Amino acid sequence: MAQLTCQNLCAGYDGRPVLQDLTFELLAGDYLCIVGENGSGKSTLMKTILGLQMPISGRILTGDGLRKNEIGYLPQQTVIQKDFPASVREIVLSGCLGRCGSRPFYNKEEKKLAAEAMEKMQITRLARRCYRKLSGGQQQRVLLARALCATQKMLLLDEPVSGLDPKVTAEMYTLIEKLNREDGITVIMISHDVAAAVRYASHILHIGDTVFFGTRADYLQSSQGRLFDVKKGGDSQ
Ligand SMILES: Nc1ncnc2c1ncn2[C@@H]1O[C@H](COP(=O)(O)OP(=O)(O)OP(=O)(O)O)[C@@H](O)[C@H]1O
Repeated sequence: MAQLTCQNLCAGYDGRPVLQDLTFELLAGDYLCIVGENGSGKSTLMKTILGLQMPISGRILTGDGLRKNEIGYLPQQTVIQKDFPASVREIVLSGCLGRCGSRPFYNKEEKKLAAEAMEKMQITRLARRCYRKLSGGQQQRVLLARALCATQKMLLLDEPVSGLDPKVTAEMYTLIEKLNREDGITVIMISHDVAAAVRYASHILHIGDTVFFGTRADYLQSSQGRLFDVKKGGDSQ
């Protein structure tokens, strides 16, 4: 049974579509990479899946026990977020806000969730440090731990490695792969790194002038994927 279904989705702003007639579905444990040119609508799709904006038409459905408020989200980092004056622990804990409802404090269970998420992301030793004084890679781990507090089932990651150096990028990919493989968390990731998308993802959604959705193997056989293969060959010469 599908965990997420996107059915004839048309999404955009003020009634003007950015994405048209998009249909695909994901099962629990899938790892989807969304690729495509700048401005093709990747972030818009993610925000629509999260319910942060309404579809113009079509539907987003969750199934297989997933509720819409159980999706963890790592947004694209903005300059303002990078300077947020709070401790690592406070930021990770804020991932539990959705669970608190109107209760103005975090309970024992939420504190335990945050501690576990920090442990998984190997940032426990940074818990009291100020977020804005951390490196870009450490900050991304903090935001991933925060997203983990909101979910055990599905993570939406908007360019989680942008601006990170190659070593830290590889570490982030490994952490995400572990969450997917070992914890069975469904991953939906926006990326400009097609090589990594093809390496880690089970499925690829390519949006742009033409749309592709399918398995990684099918993508490599597709016109968009073959274009990438040619580029890869060119790069390595
Ligand atoms: N809040 C908004 N109001 C109106 N138009 C917007 C808004 N946000 C984005 N857009 C427009 O929607 C289109 C798609 O933007 P979106 O950010 O979804 O693209 P993207 O594929 O994620 O791009 P990038 O790869 O650069 O992050 C762009 O033309 C953009 O200008």
